Amino acid sequence: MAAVRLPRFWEWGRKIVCVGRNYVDHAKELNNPLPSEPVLFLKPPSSYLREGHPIEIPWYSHNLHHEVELGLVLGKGGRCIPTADAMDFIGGYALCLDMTARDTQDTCKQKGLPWTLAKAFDGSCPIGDFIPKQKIPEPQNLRVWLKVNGALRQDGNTSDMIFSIPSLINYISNIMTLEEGDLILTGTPAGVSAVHEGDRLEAGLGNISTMNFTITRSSAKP
Ligand SMILES: O=C(O)/C=C/C(=O)CC(=O)C(=O)O
Ligand SMILES: [Mg+2]
Repeated sequence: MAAVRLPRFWEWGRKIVCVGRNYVDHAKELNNPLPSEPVLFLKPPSSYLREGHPIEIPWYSHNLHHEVELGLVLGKGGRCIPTADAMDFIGGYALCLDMTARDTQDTCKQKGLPWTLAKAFDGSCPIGDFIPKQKIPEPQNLRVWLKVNGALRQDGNTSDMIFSIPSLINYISNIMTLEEGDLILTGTPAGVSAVHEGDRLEAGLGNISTMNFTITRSSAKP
């Protein structure tokens, strides 16, 4: 059953759990201290965006950043998953963007508010095709890259994560139950930068999966 359903997991309405500051070079470029525990936040299912639809700059932001990330798709659910068993809970992978309204995030941080406006707006999680687990035998040694208008901006490797994939699944599942079809974004490497109307984004996981998106400005405004 899971093998048939997982390729369209973004239609299930499952949660998206995001890990932040999980690469030393990215934490440093934003002048953040290195975390002693994973930094977590959530995106709603309305964040999913598939190729063919533009990424919208929210009406309240003038500094929308790209963050390319490896996504883990849960093949089965669990609570308090032991680190040693964690890889068995992965059904596959996906190339993801964690689009971030950086100016809004800075304001939220100054005011001590949650990052919801900065991270959880409609279309803030552009996503590529589902990648079956067998296609990525070494998920902890994978190139993650992103180009804007043909220029390489992010070029990292999942081997540089501070918290490994199994340790993230263990940590998260000791806070909230993970369900089949949930997505975990594992953090972004260095090179995040602003995007503008008309920009073309191309991202990839090695040469296993690539995706393209254009940038537009949202027409929504209260
Ligand atoms: O703490 C900040 O200023 C920013 C953190 C992030 O946006 C974290 C991520 O989403 C990430 O590292 O991928
Ligand atoms: Mg991120």
